[in-house]
Amino acid sequence: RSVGIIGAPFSKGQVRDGVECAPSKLRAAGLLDRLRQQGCAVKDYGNLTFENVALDEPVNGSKSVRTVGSANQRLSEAVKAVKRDGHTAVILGGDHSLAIGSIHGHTAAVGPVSVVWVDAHADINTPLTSNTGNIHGQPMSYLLYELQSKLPPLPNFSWMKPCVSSRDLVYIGLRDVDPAECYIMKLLAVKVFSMTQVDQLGMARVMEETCDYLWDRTKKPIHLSYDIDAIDPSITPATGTPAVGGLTYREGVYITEYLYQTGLLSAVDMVEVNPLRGRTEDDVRSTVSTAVDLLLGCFGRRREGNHLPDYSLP
Ligand SMILES: N[C@@H](CCCCC(O)O)C(=O)O
Ligand SMILES: [Mn+2]
Ligand SMILES: [Mn+2]
Repeated sequence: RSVGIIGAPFSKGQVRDGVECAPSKLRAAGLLDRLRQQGCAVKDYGNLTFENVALDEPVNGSKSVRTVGSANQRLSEAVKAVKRDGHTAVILGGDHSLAIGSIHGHTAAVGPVSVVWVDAHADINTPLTSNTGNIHGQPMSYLLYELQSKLPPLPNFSWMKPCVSSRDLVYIGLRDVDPAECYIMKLLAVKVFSMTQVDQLGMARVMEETCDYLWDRTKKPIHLSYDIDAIDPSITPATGTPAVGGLTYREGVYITEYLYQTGLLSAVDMVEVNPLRGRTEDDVRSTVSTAVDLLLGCFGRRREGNHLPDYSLP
């Protein structure tokens, strides 16, 4: 397994400082060394630098549109390059507005993908339905073919084209969904495993049904967009929009183990870790180490243990 890491220290899809510090925190927690120790070839593409567009006044209520648009254009190019180099892309956020560039760049390189969106939130508001104007609550509306007629023209987004069909999207972990988002997901018949279905079915069934649904026609590369706030805030409190009643650590890791063994994982976003939102150092440590473990699960870490292929007893 070869992994290309992109740091995306970006926070302007929402209003809380700190989420831009996550890439360095995840690196400092040993992410790359541990990926290598479990047999991955890892290429670190470093952190992207983003331009802060001056006088970036709200457009149709959406905040920092020009800055978010410019950042995602850069991220799209970077992800496309990592995929063209033949790696599984890992995008370390940064807030979830980065999924716009990440998924756009991924599809530009490999064609249509299946999207597994693990999140407490649906992030499918349009600029006109959003109550906050924060674009991290809107990325899916920019990406879906079916919602293009609902998007007003947005400055610095003319590079962007829709690239995901609602039939190729599955949500896992939803529990804090706005009315407009609920309406949109029903209108588009999006496949949703909210926390109710996680409770009813158990995560093993959720993952089986997710893959059966996504593979109903062709098997596409999988883009896993993992918002750390999908996990219960008792485990991962250092995040911008925590919501009670989330995934256990075990459920969260199971998702990554399951998707790893499909062999189709092609890009992974790990977003919304915000070290400044932890009340204690332990809050931050628990959040960061869980994010690292989730990523390790995406690349073959097994809870029954791992050993390198060439291991032999002394
Ligand atoms: N639905 C809320 C909360 C969004 C949370 C974003 C996170 O999931 O990336 C909004 O639109 O502001
Ligand atoms: Mn999100
Ligand atoms: Mn979320």
